Amino acid sequence: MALKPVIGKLVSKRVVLASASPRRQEILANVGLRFEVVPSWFKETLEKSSFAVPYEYAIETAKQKALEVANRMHLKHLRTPDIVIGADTIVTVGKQILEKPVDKQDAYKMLSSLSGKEHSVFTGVAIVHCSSKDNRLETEVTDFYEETKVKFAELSEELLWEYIHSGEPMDKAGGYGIQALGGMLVEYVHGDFLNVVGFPLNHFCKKLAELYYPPLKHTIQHVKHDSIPSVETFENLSDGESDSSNPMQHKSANKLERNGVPLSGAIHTPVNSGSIQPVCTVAVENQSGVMEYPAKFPSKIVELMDGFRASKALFVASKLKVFDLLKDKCILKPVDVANKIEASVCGTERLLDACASLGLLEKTHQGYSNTDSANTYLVSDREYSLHGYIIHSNDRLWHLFTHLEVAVKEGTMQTHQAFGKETEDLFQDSSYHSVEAKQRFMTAMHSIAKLTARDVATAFDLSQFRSVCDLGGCTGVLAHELVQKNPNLNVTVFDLPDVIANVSCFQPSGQHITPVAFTAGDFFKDNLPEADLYILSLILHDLNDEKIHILLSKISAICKPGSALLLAEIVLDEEKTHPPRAVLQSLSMTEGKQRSGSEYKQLLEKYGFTNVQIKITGNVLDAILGFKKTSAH
Ligand SMILES: Cc1cn([C@@H]2O[C@H](COP(=O)(O)OP(=O)(O)OP(=O)(O)O)[C@@H](O)[C@H]2O)c(=O)[nH]c1=O
Repeated sequence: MALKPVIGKLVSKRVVLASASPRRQEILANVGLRFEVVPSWFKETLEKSSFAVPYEYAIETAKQKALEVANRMHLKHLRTPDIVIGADTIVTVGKQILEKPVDKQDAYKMLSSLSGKEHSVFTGVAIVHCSSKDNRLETEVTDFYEETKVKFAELSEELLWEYIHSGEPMDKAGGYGIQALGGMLVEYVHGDFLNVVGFPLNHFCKKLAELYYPPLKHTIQHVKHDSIPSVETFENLSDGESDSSNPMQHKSANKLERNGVPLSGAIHTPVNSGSIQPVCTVAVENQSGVMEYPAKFPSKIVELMDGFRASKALFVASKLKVFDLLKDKCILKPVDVANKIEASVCGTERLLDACASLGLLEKTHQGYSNTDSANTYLVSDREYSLHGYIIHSNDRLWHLFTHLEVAVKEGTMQTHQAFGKETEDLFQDSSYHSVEAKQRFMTAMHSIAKLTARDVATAFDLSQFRSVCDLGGCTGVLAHELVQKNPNLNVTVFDLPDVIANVSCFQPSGQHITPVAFTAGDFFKDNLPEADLYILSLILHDLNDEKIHILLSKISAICKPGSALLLAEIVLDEEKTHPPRAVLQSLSMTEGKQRSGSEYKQLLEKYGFTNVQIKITGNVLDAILGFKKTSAH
């Protein structure tokens, strides 16, 4: 395959995208890059006038975003990534640099200044290679920028305001999104479209090619490009090459001299044939014995076809506590693992190999060991362990999803078919459920909350509030995170008596932990504790309209003007096809539904909340904040 090698070079690395931009995440995920998202906390406040040209500002901001994440991961979480990617998109018109509008008026100013004119969109990108020496972080930065010219049609006042009221401009440089409604404002685009969307993919791949496949002079095919230095195209690279894990140790290798050895199966692209070959194709032999490339290789479909196998391998390895056995640099042979988990040696070996192929384990001649990511997220007693949620996925969601066909036909949740008598809600009918089942469910929610709480707690400045009530706040992970970030907050978790009875074993220990209050009750039936900020995290998407009406009316009635409601949910894009995690969750067919940003906004407004702000965190959960109308409204 021709495209895969550049991205493939990063497969075995811990790659971090230091960006909250869902567009950047999508562009990179779409080409098969595997990465973690750690949004940067670097504030975009560099003095613009100190840069001779605008793209230097974008590059420097991208660099600072990436370096902040690299440093934070290294220092705070003791996890040094291999590569951190940062990006910054700006729009320039005349001498002005436009970033994201701060409010509608600002969006109006920006869009009016672009009306009827050509402007430039610059994205600066920084690729930071990290290593840890004597516990110190060492970084090597490669950066570049890409420019695309865009011309807007003349925009009438009416069109402008209609566009601004759609909400689309707010999180986008220059106040528009070319990939959505904003595309309708555009007369022409000269250059890389994805650069406007937020990430210059083509230039990025060329940069990777430059870093990982330094060419010998005589094999270089120069490609002319306005703003990119001449390098060989990345189309000419073959997968059949040895890996170079560090481009910096790789200055003289001539990868282009090697023949394009066909990969296993029928995937094959010849190299150095002088012309650009179709990329990523299935080769088929025609009647005269000549290889042809009739269609693009359906990598995405193949990945989806096999996805269930990968999920189940992860579930079973977690259930058998394989990652617990291999924690803390422990290296074991299959036979030792098999003995400890009381399984067959041949089965264990296949499972270990599967985990190694999925990047969860490392395999050497000495045996198998956890990757860093498995150590952090898959060992069951680690702070950020996802073990609980994985077991929930195996024991509960898996069974529900085996009934998906019926679920789709009937449009109902298949709890009864999957679990017999059990009801939908583990906590509604205690006669069917053991304490263990409830604890397992709480462990699952706890582990997902550990992953998301920080980004939800810091999505907005909450310093104006004094008291918070997290309704259905379960083990109190978000509550603790809120108190840690805002030490003056009084935080109460309000949840069902069965939940509150079991929260003690989930509480953090240590001298500096500020306490959180737990109150037992049913938010549908009982009075709610008083607070000036209410939180509903992962609640609304599971409730039908009637229940939402009861709950939101109740919260709205108790909220004084200026009080607020914070929702933590996955916010769908307006087409409701992204992010896939939310769309796939919908298939559980609970009586509730996933919503887009504008739907959450409407919902909150319907119950008297105004000035609704939405923060796409880049983590699993997004945050939506609305303020109770003052009486003047
Ligand atoms: C012109 C244009 C921009 N964008 C988005 O504008 C944000 C720029 O802001 P940034 O500061 O570079 O990034 P961010 O979103 O704040 O994320 P981060 O990297 O965390 O700073 C990015 O999102 C881009 O996609 C679009 O989605 N479409 C467009 O047509």
